[in-house]
Formats: sequence, structure tokens, C-alpha cells
Amino acid sequence: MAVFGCIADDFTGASDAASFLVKGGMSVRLYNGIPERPEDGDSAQAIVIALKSRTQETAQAVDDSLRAARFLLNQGARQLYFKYCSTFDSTPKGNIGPVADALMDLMDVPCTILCPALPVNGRTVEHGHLMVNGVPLHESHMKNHPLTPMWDSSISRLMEPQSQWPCIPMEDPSSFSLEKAAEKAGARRFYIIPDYKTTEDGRAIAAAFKSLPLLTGGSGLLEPLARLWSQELGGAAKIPESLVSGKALLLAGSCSQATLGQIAWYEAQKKPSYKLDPKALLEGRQTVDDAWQFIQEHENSSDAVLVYSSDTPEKVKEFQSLGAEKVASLLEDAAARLAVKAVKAGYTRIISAGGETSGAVTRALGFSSYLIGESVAPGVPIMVPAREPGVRLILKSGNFGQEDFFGRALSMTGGTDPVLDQKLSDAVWTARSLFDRGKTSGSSANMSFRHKDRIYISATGSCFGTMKKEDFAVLSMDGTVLSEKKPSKEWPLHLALYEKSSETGAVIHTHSTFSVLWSFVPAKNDQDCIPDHTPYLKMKLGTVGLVPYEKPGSEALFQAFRERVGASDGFLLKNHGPVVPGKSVMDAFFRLEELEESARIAWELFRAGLE
Ligand SMILES: Nc1ncnc2c1ncn2[C@@H]1O[C@H](COP(=O)(O)OP(=O)(O)OP(=O)(O)O)[C@@H](O)[C@H]1O
Ligand SMILES: O=C(O)[C@@H](O)C(=O)CO
Repeated sequence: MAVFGCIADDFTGASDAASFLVKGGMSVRLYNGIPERPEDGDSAQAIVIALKSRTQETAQAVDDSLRAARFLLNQGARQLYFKYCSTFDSTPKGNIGPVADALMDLMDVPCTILCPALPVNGRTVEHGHLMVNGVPLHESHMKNHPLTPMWDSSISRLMEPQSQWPCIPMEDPSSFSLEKAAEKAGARRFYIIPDYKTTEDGRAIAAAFKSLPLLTGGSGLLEPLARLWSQELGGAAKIPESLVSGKALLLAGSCSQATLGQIAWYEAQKKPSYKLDPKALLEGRQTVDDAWQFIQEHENSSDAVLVYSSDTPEKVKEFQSLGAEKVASLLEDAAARLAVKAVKAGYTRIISAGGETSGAVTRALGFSSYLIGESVAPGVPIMVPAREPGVRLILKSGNFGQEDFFGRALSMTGGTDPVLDQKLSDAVWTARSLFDRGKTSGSSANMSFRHKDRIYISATGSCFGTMKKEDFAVLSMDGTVLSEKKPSKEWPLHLALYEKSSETGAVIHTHSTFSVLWSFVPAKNDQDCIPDHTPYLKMKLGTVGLVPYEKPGSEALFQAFRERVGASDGFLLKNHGPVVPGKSVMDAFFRLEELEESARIAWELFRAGLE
């Protein structure tokens, strides 16, 4: 059950918020829009809902925010956070005030805070003013933003036309007292604007206002706040794997200073890039298909293609004279169409720069919920779509990320984890070896191994004789299927052995002939059914329990297995075959071999009457 709910006014703002919650130690689910119902069996401690309320008509923004708040409260959220941009929203018609006012009404709280700080990215609040890298917001490069140019830095003044309630700047949040603040505000509801310049300030603000049911701000407060929540909840939060094999596509529609630097860095590495020209696109001299063709031409190169429309403020102004909205939506649509083409063509990593651009990309891809992984840069997490766990999405807010951001995003997600790769190689070798030597046949055997907090298990219907690294399905430790591939139907047998001991690193189940033959012989001891004619079975594996016959793949079999799993080291399913755990794939393999050889010796001696 989620204890913390966050409503973000755009998509990259939501992923930014989610990344800091993960950094603070919480597990996070991000929904794109208000879901009709929560994901099945979701155990995320925090939920972030991405809305489009930054640029919507105010009434719609308020309505969506209230619906999101109700959803989060229904999921058990004990605290709500309204996340907006750490450079605020400067237009007098902005939605921060109306939404925050409405949320205060919904939750019937006397006050909340306005905390649009993110010091790690240079955004601080000093004496109630928002600063960007030490310069007041309206003097910073943010004044040139193509959609929301910034015209003031005083948060109280920015709020005046947007909200009916007063604001109280507060230099030292540790002195916060609700009664005193209410007296000072002289109103039924009010806002506090805490100064936030350093990491220490963040911790102090989180501690001072943790008990307020509603907080608002940028993502800078979310890490210290999540730390307090995760201390309260206890236990380590699980986050998804970053690495995935497959091709990547980079897209940039952001004209922010940081993105321009990142594009220049990528091009300076002599990596392939393709520039979209808004005028040529409008006039039909350039098309999305041209860009796609360029991408395909570089498909076999080890370098990802970057497609961008980003340009200097002067050039952007020039293009906007052709119709700012028309140009923006043309470019956003181009980025979105390229992302869809790429995912359809099997690309596994989409990395996109710019809030509006990334919003268009995610809408077109149609993923509605994500698990949040580690971050490439502060506020930029690796996201794993619930419905496509083999895909990684990284969406960067315009001014976020280091100069080498694109390089980092590619190396953090790309390629294979060498440890996982070795385990897969061992699994494939073992499967083939067992098959080639007649220790199993057809598609009857299955095997699994544990990697990090995942179980990789041979997919249903796979054959040990033709096993490949791609033939493994992935399960979470609670048995949730995380891959497109479906696991072997015997997966509950494997899970029971992983649950039994954290030392279990792999499990193999076969229908090896002598083990099956021996399972017909009435056992003298059900918990140790194979006699130790040689010392090796005990040395390698230990005791072998006999599990009574139940139909393969049936709940009755799984139940019988679970009842006996604690009593022996390895297992023989009656009239069916052995199930053997090991510390690693190779260890399980050696133990299985020993079991089969011991069963063969026992069988031969039994037949010769020498038992
Ligand atoms: N060359 C260009 N000329 C005019 N508009 C452009 C050009 N390139 C991109 N745009 C538009 O500018 C807008 C940039 O907004 P976007 O939100 O994607 O980036 P950003 O503002 O840098 O990011 P953020 O909102 O996260 O700060 C988009 O609508 C994009 O289509
Ligand atoms: O706070 C920020 O700057 C970002 O999270 C953002 O709002 C992206 O649109």
C-alpha cells in the first residue's frame, strides 16, 4: 500500500519527483495520467501521477489534480505532494496557485508550503526569491523559455494573481509553529515559503513539515522527505534493473541551455545525429520518414542516433514566427512518431530531452505505468514500463543532466550485465549438456537461477537441447512475471526453494531416467529416499526427499512440495523426476548429476538383489 502520493504537473516533472523518491529509499510507481485502477499486486511505497496541468486550462488542471488526489488518498496515501517546476510557473494565469488552493480545500488543511527548490540543479530559494545558479530567476537564461518565459523571482508576487491566500516567507523552518504562522498570516489558509539553499536546509524543511498532510514544491524536498518515510517504513525498497540489451534512440526537442550543451557533446564524440528543420518539415522538404531512414542506415553501428530539433534562442524565435504552436506540435509529433517506430522495430531504449517533447513521446508510446529505477542524473531516472519490462525510457527535463548526459544514459542502460551474462551462459551450457547426454528429453525439463532480486527461469515449452540465452522468462521474487516470455509451469517448485533459503542460487528439474525409476521403489525413509552406496551424494547434495505423486504443474503438486521442502536438501517427485537446488547453476548441475548417478547405482544394485 502506498503511503505517499505525488501529483506532478507534467511528465518529466513526475519522473524527476519519482527519481528523488527512489534516491530517498522508497519504491515508486509512476502513472501517466490518473489510472482507472491500480496495477495488480502493486507494492510500491510511493505513487507519482503525471498530469498535464502545467499547460492546461485552469479549470481542467484543478479538476484533474483533485481526481488524482482522491485516487492517491484511496490508495492509502498519508501525505500528498503537489510537484511543479523548480523554476515555478511565472504567467499570471499559471495553475500552481489554483491547484494548490483546491488541494488545501479538498484536504481541509490550514496551510502548506511552497518549496520550488532543487539545489542540486542550481535552483534555490533565498528570502522568498527563486534563484537559478545564484541569479534571480527572471535574470537567468530561463527568461528565454520558448513556452513559459520567466518574468519575476519573488514567489509571493508570482502567487498573488494565482491564489486567494497569503504567503509567509520563512528563513528558518525549524522555528515553524502552526499557531504562530496562522496568527502572522491572519487568514483561514496560507502558504509558507521556506528558504532552501543547502542539503542541510532540505533535511530541516522535511523534518519541520513532515506532519503536514499536503506539501507542494519542486523535487528538491522529495529525497529528504522519502528518507523520513523509508525510516518509518523500514526495509530496503526494491528497484528495477537498468541494463537491457538492444538498440537505443536519442531524441531532443528541448532548446534549453543544458540540452544544447549535451547535443554539442554528443556530436563532438563523432556520434551520428540528424537535425530536424522546422521550416523544411512544414514545407514538406523534410519528413519523419527521412529521419527514420537515417536511423535505419545506422542500425548496425554500435552508436545510437540522436535526432534533434533544438536550436539557439535566436533561431527558435525565427522558427516561431512561422506559428509557435504549429511548429512546437509539428516537432513534438515528429519525435513521438520516431519513438513509436523505434519501439515497434525492437529498439529497447528511448532517451528523450525536453518536458513537452517527452510528454508527446510517452503519450504516443501509450505506456500507462512505470517502475522507477536508478538515476542517470539528478531528477532523471531510468523508467521501466509495466507492460514492456524489456524497454527502458529516460526522459530528461530541459535543463537537467550533465554535459555527457546522452553518453551516461546509453552506458547505464546498454549492453548486458557481465554477471547475468555468465549465469545465462552456464545455464545454456548445462541445459544442452543434460540434453545431449540423454539426462532429459523433449521439453520436459526446466531450470532457473537467481540474479539480483529476479528469477530467470526457462520459458514454458523450451527444450534443453536448443536452449538459448533468450529462452528465459523473468519473475520477481514474489512470482510476478516481468517478461514477455511465460515461465515454465513448474515455477512454483523453483520459488519454494528460493523462499526456503537465500543461499539457493539456482534450481534444476529434469525427468532423468534412473531418478524416475528409483522413485517407483518404495522408500524406507521419505526424507532421505536414495541409499548412500557411495559417499558422494551426501557430500555434494545431502538428503533427497520423496514427494508423493501429483499431476505435473498442479497446485496439489506444489502444495505437496511446499510441505516437504524444509525436510530435505534435494527432491525426487514420485513418477516424475528430480528437483535440485544449488548455490549456482553449476552447483545445481553437479548435485543433479550426483543424484542421478546415485539413483542409477541404487537401481542397478536393487535389480541385482544387492541392495
Ligand atoms: N527549432 C525549434 N524551433 C521552435 N520550437 C522548437 C524548436 N525545437 C523544439 N521546439 C519546441 O520547443 C519546445 C521545447 O519544450 P520542451 O518542454 O520539449 O523542452 P524544454 O522546455 O527545454 O524542457 P522542460 O519543459 O523540461 O524545461 C517544444 O514544444 C519543441 O517542440
Ligand atoms: O522541476 C523541474 O525543473 C522539472 O522537474 C520539471 O518541472 C520538468 O518539467
